[in-house]
Amino acid sequence: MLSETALKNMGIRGLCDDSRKASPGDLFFALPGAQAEEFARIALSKGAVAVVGETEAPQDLASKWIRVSSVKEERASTAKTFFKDPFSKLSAHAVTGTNGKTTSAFLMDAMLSGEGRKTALLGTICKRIGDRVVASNLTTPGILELYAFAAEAVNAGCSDLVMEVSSHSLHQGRIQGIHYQSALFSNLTEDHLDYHKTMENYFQAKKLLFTHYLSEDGVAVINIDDAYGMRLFDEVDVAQKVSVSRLGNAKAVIVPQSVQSGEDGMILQVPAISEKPFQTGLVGEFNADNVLLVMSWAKSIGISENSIRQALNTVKVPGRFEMTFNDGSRRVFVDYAHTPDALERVLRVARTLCRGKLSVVFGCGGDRDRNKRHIMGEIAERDADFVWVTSDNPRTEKPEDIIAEIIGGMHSDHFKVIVSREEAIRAACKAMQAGDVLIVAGKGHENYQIIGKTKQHFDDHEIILREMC
Ligand SMILES: CC(=O)N[C@H]1[C@@H](OP(=O)(O)OP(=O)(O)OC[C@H]2O[C@@H](n3ccc(=O)[nH]c3=O)[C@H](O)[C@@H]2O)O[C@H](CO)[C@@H](O)[C@@H]1O[C@H](C)C(=O)N[C@@H](C)C(=O)N[C@H](CCC(=O)O)C(=O)O
Ligand SMILES: Nc1ncnc2c1ncn2[C@@H]1O[C@H](COP(=O)(O)OP(=O)(O)OP(=O)(O)O)[C@@H](O)[C@H]1O
Ligand SMILES: N[C@H](CCC[C@H](N)C(=O)O)C(=O)O
Ligand SMILES: [Mg+2]
Repeated sequence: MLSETALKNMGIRGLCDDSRKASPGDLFFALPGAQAEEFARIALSKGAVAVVGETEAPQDLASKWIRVSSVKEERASTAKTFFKDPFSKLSAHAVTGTNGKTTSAFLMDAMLSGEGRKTALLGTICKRIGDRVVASNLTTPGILELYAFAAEAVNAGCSDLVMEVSSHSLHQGRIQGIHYQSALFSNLTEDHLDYHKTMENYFQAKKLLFTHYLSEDGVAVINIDDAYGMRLFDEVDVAQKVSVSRLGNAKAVIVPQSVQSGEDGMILQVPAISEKPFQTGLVGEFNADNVLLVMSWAKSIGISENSIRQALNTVKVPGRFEMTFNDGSRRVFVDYAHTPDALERVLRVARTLCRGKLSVVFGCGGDRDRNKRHIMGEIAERDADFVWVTSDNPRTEKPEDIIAEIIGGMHSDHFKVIVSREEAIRAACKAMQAGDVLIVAGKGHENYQIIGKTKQHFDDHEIILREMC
């Protein structure tokens, strides 16, 4: 393990694990792989001072090569030393699950802020410290970026960090060595099987948050309405476990007495938290799950009822069931549903708000789980009156091939394929009549579209407003 003094003596000014980002003064971590040495040489040519690798040092690099048994472990312990152990100075709170992480993280952050605590928030939409916000590239960044962010949060005077933890990050060790004060589990449904291959592997990745990264004296808050949540609850061994069930499972400690959901939000009676009802502008059954999970967490870590109420009343999550257009009769929502379960649940809520025809525009991301495509096609066709099948972020796949897989799950004729997302949204808007609801799903807050390897500006909201106003 490299000590602070060793790093200082070597003249290390930064840590890096990607040769494309190497800078003078860096210590480069050459993760095992066929190209490790090649990347190390590139980093050195850009001014990196030394390399940490798992293989024997190439002869000409012997003086600059530090051989370790695990580069990932060394990277985690060096990050802790270099960034002055920021996680020991913060209360870190993590949320995982297939759907609902961003929404829950926004709520958690708002509740902590309501307590007058300065917070940092990190997830799919953004990285935020106090009022300073930058857009995110990944839901959970690489470990070096994560440590740098936590150090910045400490320097800015933050007491708490709320973050989304993805299954990829758990599997790849992006949070190695970090201990959380609390961890929340929302649900586990089909996604990312391109990466994890089986639901069991996907579950085991999520479980790591609770078995490896949650402090022994931490609290686990788990939605046991979800079958994997129930299993997790039984398998996890920590000081405090809180089980939550909107559906009234008798095993749960937090169960609402009633949830009344309407067009403008919902009212929840949760006697285990307060005698007085809670109100929020968040809409729909799936958001009731998120709200209950986060309220239960807040109660378990001692957040005041007042801050819970205030956060529920004010929180807004960009691109999550966001009403982009409403003329009192036709309504268009932008939503981030990009999994079968999310699409099903969003359409179910939309149906309750719809007095005319319910339509949906959606596609599926390229270079990602292919198996979910036909399932989403089947759900969209079953639960909406009309489906506009289009492109999401095709990435390096042919959009037509992705669409063919989606419509492989569809059997009626109440859908239309329009490959261009802009054209599809415009056509769907044009077709709207009084009382209709349109859901534009899959891209939510994203203000870009990735075609090939190019990211270009694209915003569902802008297109809807241009067409409808
Ligand atoms: C599939 C996946 O997760 N890949 C991630 C993974 O890439 P990898 O291990 O394949 O890396 P690689 O590109 O083969 O490179 C191996 C090593 O060599 C280094 N390298 C690579 C190329 C080079 O020129 N020089 C160089 O030094 C890389 O930095 C890396 O350390 O490790 C990289 C470094 O951390 C990540 O950037 C990369 O995320 C890619 C970009 C990605 O798109 N990931 C998505 C799928 C992802 O993680 N998504 C989850 C979403 C979850 C959710 O919200 O549900 C997320 O957390 O965002
Ligand atoms: N608890 C939930 N259960 C099922 N679907 C949900 C839930 N909460 C939100 N959704 C749906 O999933 C979409 C994404 O929600 P959110 O961004 O909160 O999830 P996420 O887990 O952060 O997603 P990602 O993995 O892409 O970061 C929403 O737009 C909505 O369609
Ligand atoms: N966090 C999700 C984002 C998907 C968003 C969707 N628009 C797509 O590009 O597939 C993922 O990495 O699968
Ligand atoms: Mg997210």
